[in-house]
Amino acid sequence: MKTGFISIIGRPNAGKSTLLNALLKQKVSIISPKPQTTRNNIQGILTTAEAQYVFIDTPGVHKPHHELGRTLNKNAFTALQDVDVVYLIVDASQPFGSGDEFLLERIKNSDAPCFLLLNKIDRLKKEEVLINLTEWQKRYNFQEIIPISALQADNLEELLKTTLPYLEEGPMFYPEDQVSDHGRTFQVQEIIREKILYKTEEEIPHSIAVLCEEIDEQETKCYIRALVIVERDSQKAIIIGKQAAMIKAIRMAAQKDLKKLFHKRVDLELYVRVEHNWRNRTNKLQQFGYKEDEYE
Ligand SMILES: Nc1nc2c(ncn2[C@@H]2O[C@H](COP(=O)(O)OP(=O)(O)OP(=O)(O)O)[C@@H](O)[C@H]2O)c(=O)[nH]1
Repeated sequence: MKTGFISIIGRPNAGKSTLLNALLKQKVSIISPKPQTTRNNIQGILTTAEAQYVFIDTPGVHKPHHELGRTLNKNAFTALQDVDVVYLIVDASQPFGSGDEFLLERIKNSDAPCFLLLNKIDRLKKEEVLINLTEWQKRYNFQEIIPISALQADNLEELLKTTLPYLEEGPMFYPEDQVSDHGRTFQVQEIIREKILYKTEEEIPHSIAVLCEEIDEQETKCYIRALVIVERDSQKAIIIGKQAAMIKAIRMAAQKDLKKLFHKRVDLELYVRVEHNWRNRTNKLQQFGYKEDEYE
């Protein structure tokens, strides 16, 4: 049996979480078209007949404007240490930018072999992929360069096959049926946050946190109470909406997904609370689950 840790790192929206879910063939990380959707390092575990791959989905590396952003970047960079392989995933339909340059500098300081994954090739013509590949080749001596479409699960078998020799012989880190290192409470919070990301615009998606306060699971149904935290009164008004229409829509959408998670009816109660400037307050960041990660 071979085992190993593989970090998935990249700029916001590159497709890291889409790739993780596609590799695992199930939803472990939430996805949205909004940048900075992922806020925690999430381990997704794939156990095959030959190997256990432990993938680490990381927050998109960006220029931070808050303490939250700085913590997210730090966690992404922590995932560059002590891993067997780093996947640098880029949106191949976007031109190379200063954000890529910044990431490459950090990768150069990592000891792990780095694969470049040119993602979203479903949006490009073959010639465009080739041009992109040649451009990237000049910038760094990647161990492997693999064009993929995470969305269409294109070339992912090839990716797994190429990764296998980089893993080490050894015992599995997780039981073979485990797919994530995060538990139910985290999943509940993320599902609710995902629905808010889809339904709100501009600053709101970045300003919210979700805290699950109670999960009462009974035989035929499940009661969940969760708190949506915002930074300003005006944001609270938007989340609640006219005649509470917005919060109802969020609740209904979340309940649908939660039902799939718990395999039973879910009654979700949502409250909204203002915590001024929470993204810059260390104690609040810790309370809402955004602390700096450490790996053994
Ligand atoms: N066309 C296309 N879209 C993709 C592909 N992979 C991801 N996307 C889309 O890109 C957007 C961002 O995807 P995510 O997986 O959330 O990206 P991420 O890198 O995890 O983003 P952050 O959490 O912000 O760092 C979503 O709308 C995805 O559907 C792909 O291969 N092709």
